[in-house]
Amino acid sequence: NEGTETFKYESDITRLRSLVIHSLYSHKDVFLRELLSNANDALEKLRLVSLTDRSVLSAGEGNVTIEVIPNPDESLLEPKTGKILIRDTGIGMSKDELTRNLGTIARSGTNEFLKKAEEGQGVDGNLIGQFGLGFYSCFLVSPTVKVSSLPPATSSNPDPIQHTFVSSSTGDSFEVYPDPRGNTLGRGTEIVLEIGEEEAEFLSVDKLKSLIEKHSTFSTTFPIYIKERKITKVPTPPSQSPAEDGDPDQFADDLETDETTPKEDSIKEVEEESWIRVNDKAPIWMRDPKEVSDEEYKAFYQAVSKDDQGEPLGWSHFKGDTGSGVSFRAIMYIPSSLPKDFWSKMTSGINNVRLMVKRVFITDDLGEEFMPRWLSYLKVTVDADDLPLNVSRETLQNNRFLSQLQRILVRKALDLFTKVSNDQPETYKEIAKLYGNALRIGLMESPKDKLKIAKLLRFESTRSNYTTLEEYVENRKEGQKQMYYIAGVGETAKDLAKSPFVEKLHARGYEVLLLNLPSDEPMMAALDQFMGMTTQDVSKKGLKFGDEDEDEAEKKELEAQKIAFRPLIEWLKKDLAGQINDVTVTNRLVTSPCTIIVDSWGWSANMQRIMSAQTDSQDDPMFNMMKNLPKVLEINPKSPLIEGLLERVLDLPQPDDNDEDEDGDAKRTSEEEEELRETVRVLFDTSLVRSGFSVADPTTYFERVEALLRRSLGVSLSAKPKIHIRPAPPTAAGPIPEDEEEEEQKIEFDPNDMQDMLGDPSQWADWQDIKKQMGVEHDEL
Ligand SMILES: Nc1ncnc2c1ncn2[C@@H]1O[C@H](COP(=O)(O)OP(=O)(O)OP(=O)(O)O)[C@@H](O)[C@H]1O
Repeated sequence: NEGTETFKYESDITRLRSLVIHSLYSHKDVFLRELLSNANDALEKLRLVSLTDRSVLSAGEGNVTIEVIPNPDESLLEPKTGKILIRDTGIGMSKDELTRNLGTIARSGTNEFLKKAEEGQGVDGNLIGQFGLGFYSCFLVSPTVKVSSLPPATSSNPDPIQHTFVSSSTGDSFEVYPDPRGNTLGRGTEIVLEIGEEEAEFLSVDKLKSLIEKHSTFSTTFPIYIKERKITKVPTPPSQSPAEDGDPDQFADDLETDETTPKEDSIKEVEEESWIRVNDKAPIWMRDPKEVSDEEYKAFYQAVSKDDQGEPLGWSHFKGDTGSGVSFRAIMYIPSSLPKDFWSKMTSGINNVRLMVKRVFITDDLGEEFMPRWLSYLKVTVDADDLPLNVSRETLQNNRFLSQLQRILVRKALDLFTKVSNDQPETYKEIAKLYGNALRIGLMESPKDKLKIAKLLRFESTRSNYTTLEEYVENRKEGQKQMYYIAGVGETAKDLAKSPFVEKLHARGYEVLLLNLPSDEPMMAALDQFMGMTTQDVSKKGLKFGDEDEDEAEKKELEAQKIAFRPLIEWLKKDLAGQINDVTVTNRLVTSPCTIIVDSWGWSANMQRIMSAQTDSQDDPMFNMMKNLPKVLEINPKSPLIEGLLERVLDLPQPDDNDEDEDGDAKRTSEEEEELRETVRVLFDTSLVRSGFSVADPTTYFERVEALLRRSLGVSLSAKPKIHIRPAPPTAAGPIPEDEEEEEQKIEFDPNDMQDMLGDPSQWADWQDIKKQMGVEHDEL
């Protein structure tokens, strides 16, 4: 062709094109969805331009047409080879745009896409959508693709010229030339696909219609027409002259008046063509919900989520009025999965609300703030009746409509969750698992809705592995006013149930919620009250069973124990000063000797771990203040270990007991007390760990444990390990000889050489000294 220019594809594009072809080999039919979506975009762009320049519509309103043209000699109805023409009357492309958009520019996301694909993460129709590679999918069904395009005439470009782009699926170059047919399109783009025998199924109009119904009826608001062919058998009157053969209409008219019965040999096949609108139904959101089937809702979900396989976990279809006079219709879906980067990427989920005005798509970018983050995964389509068509995001943001709409959508979302939880409890289990964390965050961020959200949460507890807070309240014991919970991020419910804080409550038959999500503890603190019960962290001060007053005997016993254990309490307070600010006798424990609790307003061990995980928290004075808040040591007077401790404390000789033998006795006192002190510190550190805190100085802790073990085995505390370390030879000089580096050295070991190898033991360094020099951690030992 005259004026043909040949361009080289960018290397990324070549790689990309073959990747798309190979990875989507078994999903060839996505080509139609992608091309129709491009056509829709082109029509949308035209509509936007027409808002300021009506003249661009001079060639008529927008639509898309699809036509199958069988190759010569092929059957008209069931061709095996042929062409598919897809035309839109959209914004079209100039010569430069054809070159740039389809050929040379690797758009943003290309690298990321290639990386993912090359890492073997797979490519599916979804990724294609995300990375803007739709056009290349036409090579899935066609070895060569021809795109002719003509932009609308505008004042700046009054005489546009129709150009054609041609490319094969494998070549590394493409051609662009002025279309030799001239400006046949009027405006828009025509794509011609060559379909071979292997892809013959796509030449069936019925197949194309079913693909459009499946993928594109909802995503394309412009009319899509497909050319249908019918062959009708028409009787030919024997007297018919050859000239009349060509006019079937004339036939029909004749037939109506002709009463003679035609002879068998005069039947003739006549081809009838008509354009059929494929997406002629009103969009699903405009229809009466009673008339929309579940299948239609699911198909619409797959279209909006660009996920061919996904099934929504629930949906809601409603009409509304924002109060500022704008009425709208909407469909909201709970998706079947959360994008992997949902929590790590702030922008994940911001394009999930599609705003239409009178069936025309306006935007899916209402800004980060539009949907609260904890609901931003919902897929929502809103069609407003009365907004001006040329609203933009900027004008919308100043519009009361948006803030009112946002409130309505939040309310509707909570209603939707509640409805699924009541009507489809099994499905709701999945929702609770997928979106539980988001809902907990919602409870903290949205105080107005907190009771409603609290009812949507599900927990594991000592009674059940799936309970609601309402069930918790129903199962409360007489007099119980607190809702007990224990939190430990990442721990299993089974482990949490074994916590010393839980043991007594569980043994007595009280239910304790076992919380292990990061948002659980702050959420419980934010909830504070639920249906008349207050939330109580069982690892904090303030736990009440509610029946303390009933058991007089237990109360008296506790009072008596407080007196009996006073010497131990006083001794512990003195000994652990700085680490704890109080020691109390408790009846909340069963088998554990002691626990460490924090004040009701202090951070629990779990909270400390969460806060420590925040970057920069270590430099935050508030963090350090909260972390180092004094704790309370609670001792279990029924524990034999605590009883034993009390005895040892009572046994400690008082310094003024034996005046006669002052020296020896003072020594004995200090030795015994020191030993007791070591034991108590091990007990304290172990309790810290059992209570979920970390030990301040693990090295010292392990040394103490070792000392304790030595005592129990009767091994001297001062005995040193008989290990000697041979120092390394002096620093090597020069480069490493090559063969030494590469060749594996084969060491032949002869036990008789042992002495030579180790050298003179008297020259070996002392292990304890080396350990000191190196600062080796105890656990490494
Ligand atoms: N029918 C068309 N009319 C006008 N421009 C088109 C048409 N088809 C494609 N284009 C242009 O070519 C570009 C590349 O299309 P391609 O389908 O590869 O990516 P995309 O449309 O940006 O993303 P995706 O289709 O995957 O959502 C488009 O951005 C658009 O500018």
